[in-house]
Amino acid sequence: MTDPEALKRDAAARALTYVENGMRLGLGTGSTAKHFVDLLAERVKEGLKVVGVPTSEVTRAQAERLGVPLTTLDETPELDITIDGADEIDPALNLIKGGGGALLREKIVAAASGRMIVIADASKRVEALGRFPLPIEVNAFGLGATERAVARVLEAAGCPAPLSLRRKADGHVFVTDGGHMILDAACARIPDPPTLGSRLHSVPGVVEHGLFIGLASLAIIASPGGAEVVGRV
Ligand SMILES: O=C[C@H](O)[C@H](O)[C@H](O)COP(=O)(O)O
Repeated sequence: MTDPEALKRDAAARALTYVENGMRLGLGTGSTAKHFVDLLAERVKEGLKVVGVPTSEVTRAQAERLGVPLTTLDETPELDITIDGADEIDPALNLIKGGGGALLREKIVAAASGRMIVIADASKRVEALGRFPLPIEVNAFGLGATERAVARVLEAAGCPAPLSLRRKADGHVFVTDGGHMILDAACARIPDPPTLGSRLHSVPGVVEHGLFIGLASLAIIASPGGAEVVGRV
């Protein structure tokens, strides 16, 4: 059996072939994106000139430690490519993201990029989104009321789901880089992701959700047979 980390690294290495000198890059978050930043740093040491916007404090620390030049979306509001992982990828390249809690910055950075390339191992590919619990980032104020409103939206969108407030391994509530909380919605199957996505945005208190609709244009999916490049259908 192929080591999952080796597959993630394969996908990351393939994504690096899309990076050219002078590019402005969005740097994703998670175990797969971490491989990309490691490999990018090796190329930077060899002389590649790029600048990156990290999508989390974890990625910022990694990139800084490895000497990848960084900028912000205030200094550099338009990026060429974002390379990021995903928790689920459907055939239209719609995604669930946010398993690591970085969904808000990830979505802002992806939306500011000319293209988003998703890197993953084949376990992330699904026919329909929803088996992975959908992360919904919420403001701490009014949490109880927001949770009830989110539950109503999920039901109306055909995917009633238990909601759980995300906690860390030590039992403390997980707080995002933006200071918010995350409700994970165990939907099982989301019949219409774009509709659910817009309805969730209509709930006051919802800061962002992990449905990435129409943002990814390419997915690089690694399996033991090699890395497959899939364009948006
Ligand atoms: O918040 C985290 C991100 O959306 C990650 O990109 C996603 O959870 C995938 O992470 P991994 O590559 O570790 O499976």
